[in-house]
Amino acid sequence: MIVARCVGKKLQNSRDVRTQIAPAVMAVASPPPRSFTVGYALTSKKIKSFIQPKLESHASTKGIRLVAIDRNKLLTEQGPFDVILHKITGKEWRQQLEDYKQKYPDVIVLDPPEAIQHLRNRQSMLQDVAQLDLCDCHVGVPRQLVITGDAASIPGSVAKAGLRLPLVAKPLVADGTAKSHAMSLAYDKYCLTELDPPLVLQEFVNHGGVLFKVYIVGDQIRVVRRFSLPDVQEGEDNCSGVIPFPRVSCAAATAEEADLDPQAAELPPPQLLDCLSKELRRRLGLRLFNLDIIREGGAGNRYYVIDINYFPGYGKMPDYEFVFTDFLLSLARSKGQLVVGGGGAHGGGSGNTSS
Ligand SMILES: Nc1ncnc2c1ncn2[C@@H]1O[C@H](COP(=O)(O)OP(=O)(O)OP(=O)(O)O)[C@@H](O)[C@H]1O
Ligand SMILES: O=P(O)(O)O[C@H]1[C@H](OP(=O)(O)O)[C@@H](OP(=O)(O)O)[C@@H](O)[C@@H](O)[C@@H]1OP(=O)(O)O
Ligand SMILES: [Mg+2]
Ligand SMILES: [Mg+2]
Repeated sequence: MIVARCVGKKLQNSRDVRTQIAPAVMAVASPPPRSFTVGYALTSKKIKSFIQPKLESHASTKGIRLVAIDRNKLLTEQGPFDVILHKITGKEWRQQLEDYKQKYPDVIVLDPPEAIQHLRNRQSMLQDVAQLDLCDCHVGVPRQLVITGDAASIPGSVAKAGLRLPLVAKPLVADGTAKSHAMSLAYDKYCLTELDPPLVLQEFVNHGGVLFKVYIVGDQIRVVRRFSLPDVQEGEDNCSGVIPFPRVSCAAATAEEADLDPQAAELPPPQLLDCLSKELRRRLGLRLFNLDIIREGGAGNRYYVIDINYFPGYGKMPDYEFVFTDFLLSLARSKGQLVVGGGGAHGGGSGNTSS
């Protein structure tokens, strides 16, 4: 400011000098790098697990500010935000996002509400996987059936579709409520009428008791091992009926340090994860999600995607503060925005990949 004022005085004296010093004025007057502001609208549980001090402090060293959006105020009266991170649904919130985009067209909303909506139904969530054609490896979805009618119709529908028992019964809606995570195994055809539609019935696939959680953050990928349901033996007759099971693959079920069968524990090939993630990012129109993948028989190269979650528990992902900060920096760069100290990427590998 001071420099610009002095220059202004000189300009009054000479027109010719003006043209000569104009570039210098421009250089001095260009605004300093400002921080890149990320507003977040998340549930309190998510804020606790995601907005950890290590993320806030690492992001701030790179010029990124994480700011809580106040849900009691109009969104358009807050910010301005360069990015809005959200895992909130509902018509009213969607309208607020629309209004905000009208007022600030350059804002990046992660992710588009309609794309998130696609994952809130266990039928539509896996549709894109079913259509994939990835060379070399088989990646599919277990055979499944959607039941929206009366439970009495289930045995007939299952027989008609030729599904093999046991079946994993999953609530059709995946809206983050405890009920939407309430899973059960249906072992025989007689118990099927006890199930509670609307639901998806998915064939149980033996996979050596290990599940791979593939976290996607833009073009970065991290994969971890979790415990899963044990294999079901052919002709096992000590199991029958509908057996509810708890969240067997939750964060506490990390299998990283466990003494696993080395074959079952082997991570899926990085090229496969790269191709799959890239393709799903494009088809789903999402940048923040994870995939639950199992390998048939715990060996070989037949993989199944059994679940996709929007904005999952990134707080437990290895290096999440670096991965997320790098991602936000890449967004700043894409907007042509300079951020303080925002040059270098983390680059710390943990055996995982970027695509
Ligand atoms: N088709 C299947 N074959 C074998 N095991 C399965 C299958 N589907 C689900 N499972 C097991 O059940 C668990 C829960 O299923 P799923 O991941 O669909 O539920 P979720 O509640 O959406 O999970 P999340 O907490 O990841 O959102 C899986 O982690 C896996 O252990
Ligand atoms: O609670 P956690 O940190 O474990 O995160 C879980 C997350 O809950 P949150 O949204 O409250 O964070 C879940 O979201 P909703 O389906 O319930 O919306 C779902 O995405 C799980 O898959 C996540 O576990 P992860 O797959 O990453 O292990
Ligand atoms: Mg899951
Ligand atoms: Mg899920």
